Amino acid sequence: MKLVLQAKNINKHFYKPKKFHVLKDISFGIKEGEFASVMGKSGCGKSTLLYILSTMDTAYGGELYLNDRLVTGKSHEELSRIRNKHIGFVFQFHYLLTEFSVIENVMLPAKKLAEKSLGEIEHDAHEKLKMLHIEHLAEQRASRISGGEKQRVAIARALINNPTILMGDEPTGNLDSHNSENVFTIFKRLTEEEGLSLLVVTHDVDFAERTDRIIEMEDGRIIS
Ligand SMILES: Nc1ncnc2c1ncn2[C@@H]1O[C@H](COP(=O)(O)OP(=O)(O)OP(=O)(O)O)[C@@H](O)[C@H]1O
Repeated sequence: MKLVLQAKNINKHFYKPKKFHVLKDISFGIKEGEFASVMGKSGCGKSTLLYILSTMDTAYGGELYLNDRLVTGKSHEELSRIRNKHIGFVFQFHYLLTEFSVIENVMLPAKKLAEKSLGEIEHDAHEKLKMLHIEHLAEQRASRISGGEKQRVAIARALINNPTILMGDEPTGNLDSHNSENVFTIFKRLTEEEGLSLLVVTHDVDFAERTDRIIEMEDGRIIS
């Protein structure tokens, strides 16, 4: 099956306060429609790895491929475009613009990409909200919805440009068990029905055990 993301021999050092080899020769791939989780003790390098895989950090050794295209070494402008088009992000904190409406928040990445008319973008945003069962919140201010709803809006925003892969850094970390379960169900459905690939860093064992694959890290390496 097609690999949507491939990391080859990724190495990363931090130099302050002293030289530290944080990622040690990391190689793995994520298949189309695969739901993978990354687990490991605090400080083992999960977030550092995710920043590299998401093309936000470019200071590393090794090679990163998205859809079989080498992205390592591309300019910041090119990476920004690749990221906006091909990678969706969901963080622990929703990072919504709370003075904006829900629909405006969801539309933002598509407006930035500027490949469609405003009318089309608004239509797509409504479709994403419908898919996440929150269309009734479209005109609400983002400050006036619950934490679980905010995270679903953040997922809709991450999906607006129909990315190849969705990455999450502790996406359920701020949610209660009911809302975490909702997010898991949404992610599972996206992989099974939409063929989306997912890579989620999590400390939640129950969440990780139900993904297709757990990538376990220890001390900057993948151990299983
Ligand atoms: N900018 C930085 N400069 C120097 N060291 C850093 C920097 N960012 C992270 N580190 C160190 O690199 C190591 C890996 O950090 P990272 O945040 O990737 O771990 P993590 O596995 O995501 O941890 P957690 O589960 O607590 O989020 C830690 O020892 C951390 O202190």
